[in-house]
Amino acid sequence: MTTNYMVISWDQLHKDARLLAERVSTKKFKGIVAITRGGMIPAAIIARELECRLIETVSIVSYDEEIQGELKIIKHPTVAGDGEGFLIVDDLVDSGITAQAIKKLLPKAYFACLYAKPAGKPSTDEFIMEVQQDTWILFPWDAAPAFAPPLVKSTKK
Ligand SMILES: O=P(O)(O)OC[C@H]1O[C@H](OP(=O)(O)OP(=O)(O)O)[C@H](O)[C@@H]1O
Repeated sequence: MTTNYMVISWDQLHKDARLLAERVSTKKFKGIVAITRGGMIPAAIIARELECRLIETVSIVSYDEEIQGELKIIKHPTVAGDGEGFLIVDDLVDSGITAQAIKKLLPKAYFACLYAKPAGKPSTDEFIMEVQQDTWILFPWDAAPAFAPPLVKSTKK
């Protein structure tokens, strides 16, 4: 069960995506495959840093979110062929199921993401930060600032 939140700000996300770009910059990529939707913003930042203009996407959905592993590819990354010379980018690997499914499609690609949980870590080639399995990562696009009442007013006696 998820118990902790890790809040990621836009600044932090930008910094981490730039760091990931730096890490992979020793390799030459002809293109990037962004995993929708979470991989799209990191992919845009990395593409800018690497001056890469060929961007492909792969769209994968879970039809029943209760059943892990029930995945369906609804848009294939056809431009990337078998993945040779391509960098796959996602925001997060959690169970690693998404990463494994994409790597089956693009076996020769290099897989990079910002954050990795222990179960998904072996499915990556590069990531920036490890996050505990029971931590929920709150990305800036999923959050909005809200008023928080003073502690003494919010605590019921
Ligand atoms: O390692 P896994 O357990 O497979 O989970 C990781 C995937 O889950 C998230 O996508 P999500 O399904 O939330 O879709 P979204 O990016 O379109 O919101 C994330 O962006 C990864 O693609």
